[in-house]
Amino acid sequence: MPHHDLVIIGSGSGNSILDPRFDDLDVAIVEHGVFGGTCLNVGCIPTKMYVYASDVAETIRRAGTYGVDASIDKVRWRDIVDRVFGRIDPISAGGLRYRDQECSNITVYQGHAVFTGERELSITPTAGGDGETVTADRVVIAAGSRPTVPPVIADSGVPFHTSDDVMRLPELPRRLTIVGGGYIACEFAHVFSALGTEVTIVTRGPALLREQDELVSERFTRLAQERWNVHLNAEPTAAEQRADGTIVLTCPEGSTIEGDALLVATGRKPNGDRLDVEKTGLQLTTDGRVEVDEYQRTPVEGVYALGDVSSPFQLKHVANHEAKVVQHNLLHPDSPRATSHRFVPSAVFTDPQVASVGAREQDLREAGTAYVSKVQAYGDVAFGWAMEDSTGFAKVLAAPSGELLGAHLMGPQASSLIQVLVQAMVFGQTAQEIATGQYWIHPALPELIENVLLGLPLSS
Ligand SMILES: Cc1cc2nc3c(=O)[nH]c(=O)nc-3n(C[C@H](O)[C@H](O)[C@H](O)COP(=O)(O)OP(=O)(O)OC[C@H]3O[C@@H](n4cnc5c(N)ncnc54)[C@H](O)[C@@H]3O)c2cc1C
Ligand SMILES: NC(=O)c1ccc[n+]([C@@H]2O[C@H](COP(=O)([O-])OP(=O)(O)OC[C@H]3O[C@@H](n4cnc5c(N)ncnc54)[C@H](O)[C@@H]3O)[C@@H](O)[C@H]2O)c1
Repeated sequence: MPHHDLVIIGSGSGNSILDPRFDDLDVAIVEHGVFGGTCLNVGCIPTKMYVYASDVAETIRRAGTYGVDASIDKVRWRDIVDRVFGRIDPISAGGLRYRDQECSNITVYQGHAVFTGERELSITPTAGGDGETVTADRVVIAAGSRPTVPPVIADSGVPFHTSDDVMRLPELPRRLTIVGGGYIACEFAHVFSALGTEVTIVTRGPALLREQDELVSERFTRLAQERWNVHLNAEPTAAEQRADGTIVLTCPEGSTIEGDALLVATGRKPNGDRLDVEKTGLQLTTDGRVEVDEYQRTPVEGVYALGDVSSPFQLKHVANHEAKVVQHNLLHPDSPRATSHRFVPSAVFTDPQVASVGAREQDLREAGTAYVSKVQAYGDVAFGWAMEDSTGFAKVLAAPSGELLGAHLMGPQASSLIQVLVQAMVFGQTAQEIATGQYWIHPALPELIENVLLGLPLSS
């Protein structure tokens, strides 16, 4: 039975742990799917490459606003797919080749791992054939998450896609139905509609992006309703496919929704339930995560976890941060570092972009926290005029003394503009300090942030 100093389950963020400081350890990586994990292969990177193409299409469509008449002659979907995966697939293949053939201390097992004992794993090869059992001094569980599909769709027999395969559709569908109203639904609604597909969103909640600040969710939903067919409070109760290929979803009140393709984007489930973690002595949390302490250690000696499999945040920058913590703690177990989940920002790369950090207004109200707020329109700062923006805004929530509590942006470049507020919150700068203690380039878009901060009705 092979024994390794360290086994890492998952080649996404787990793979990034290994650097030359691990060269004198016997390490194994177990990966049952495509090497490189979700972000590289089916997540952040390819989706944003599609989003960029769609942003370009929308810019062309709206160019007349600025006196530049332009139109889209043709969308070459096949070429868009090839641009994205022609770049990504070789990176994944190269990553596997590097680890497997060029790192003499690393063994790559291409198979599915399950625990069979404490720090003992059985690996079933993805390509078939005999499995093998390995043991390790230390194990890192970096097994990620997977799309969930409601049984009413999964069991119906209708063909459906998830984010795992929708980007490789052979052709652009004429009509796409998307079930779900969160990150993935809203990003792909933008991607496909901008490229010419008629998009229908069906979500069980009363609004889109419900996890956002209430003002963002409300205003985004209103805009989305102008561009897409949006069905709220509509959890599908049945799904069928007609002889002509049309996919028909039935909603609770009996209405039906038709489409030529179906994308399910109803959340992602941590993969811990497919690892037999109880055999190594672990329990999953009620929401299915592998439990870790602030040092990313599980209750079992020598077993760590990180990323989507254990994190309350399913975000790549969080998985990366946790991987750095695990890396340090593997190298320096006697002086471990703690993970920080303070001020985790996020962005939804839809149209318009949405970005957020810190508390939402509904959180502060529910907690009875004293706060002041200011909402500043993009259209009220110079660059916003240049863009003719009429819907974007920045909302900042602060303690009356000026301590920043939360920030929520909707509009062009929101994912970049928010970073100055993330930085201020992390380093404890007040609204007054960042608004007045530096130059803001005129007439650049960050003046939006300067103005929203200056507009806060602070007590001093
Ligand atoms: C469509 C989409 C878009 C996204 N966009 C963004 C974004 O813009 N920004 C952002 O911050 N986040 C984004 N995310 C989330 C982000 O991709 C994840 O949070 C991140 O990739 C998680 O990394 P991880 O290392 O935990 O898991 P993964 O990268 O998923 O790695 C886990 C690996 O483990 C393997 N594995 C699982 N179980 C086993 C097993 N038993 N045996 C062997 N191998 C196993 C899997 O095949 C996988 O390769 C997006 C996600 C999706 C789906
Ligand atoms: N830009 C980013 O950072 C980014 C992009 C994509 C994904 N992600 C990560 O991936 C995770 C998963 O994304 P997601 O969009 O699948 O999940 P999500 O949790 O963001 O949204 C799920 C949506 O599906 C709806 N829903 C659930 N069950 C339903 C049902 N039976 N019928 C109709 N609607 C239903 C929910 O009400 C919700 O609107 C996100 O939470 C995020 O952490 C991040």
